[in-house]
Amino acid sequence: MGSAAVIVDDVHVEYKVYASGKALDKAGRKLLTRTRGVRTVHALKGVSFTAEKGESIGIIGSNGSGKSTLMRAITGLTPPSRGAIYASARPNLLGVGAALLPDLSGERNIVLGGLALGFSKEEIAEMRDDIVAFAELEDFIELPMRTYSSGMQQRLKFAIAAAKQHEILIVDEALAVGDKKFRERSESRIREIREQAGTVFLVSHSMGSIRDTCNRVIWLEKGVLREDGDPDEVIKAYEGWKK
Ligand SMILES: Nc1ncnc2c1ncn2[C@@H]1O[C@H](COP(=O)(O)OP(=O)(O)OP(=O)(O)O)[C@@H](O)[C@H]1O
Repeated sequence: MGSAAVIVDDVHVEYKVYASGKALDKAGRKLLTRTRGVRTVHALKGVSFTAEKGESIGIIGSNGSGKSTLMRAITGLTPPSRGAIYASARPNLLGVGAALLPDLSGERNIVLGGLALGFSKEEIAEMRDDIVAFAELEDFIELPMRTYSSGMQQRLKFAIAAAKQHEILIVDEALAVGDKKFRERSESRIREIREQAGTVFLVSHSMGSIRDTCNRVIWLEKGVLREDGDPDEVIKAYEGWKK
């Protein structure tokens, strides 16, 4: 037996949504008293598994199957309505929506992103050159991020998150945007993190990326864990089901 990094125990997540399609927020709660069109979306329905140290787990499934919700629940951003999640360290989420500020330069965003991931200013200063080189943004790093292409923005986000060893790293679709060369570099960085006994979750629609980086795959469908096991077998079952 290895040692557990993350235990997901019978996790349910429910979103309350207005008929208008807006999610409930603090301001919205007031509206609730005079609106009846509130619906509940049951995004996760009793998901359970244990992730060991040193594992790299691919999360696959159709659109809306609950992959991002599961990742947000593991990081603590979305509280389960039932069940529990235990983690041996703070999980770091690197998502497409990660909060970098478009009006600030790449340079300033490296500092902000690093702080958000829990690194100290000294650690960030040390990581800076590696991040810029990994993202290949030497010529652009002083420019505001809004002037970057979406691929360049993703590269910077990934480079910031992957610059240091993580105990638990969650990558949500970041690899889909980069070009082939960057994708290969990100994949080999994920393998390194994993080899140093970190645990990586990779959410992706690219079965190629999942096969190249993961030693285990979890397939979610409509909020239910359909299969959990060997990448080739689970991907085969998923692709067969999709047809
Ligand atoms: N903030 C939210 N408010 C309300 N409903 C949400 C919210 N986020 C997700 N949902 C709903 O929860 C379900 C699961 O969504 P989720 O984003 O987890 O799926 P996903 O598997 O990551 O999808 P995709 O592959 O399209 O990114 C969907 O039905 C979605 O509409």
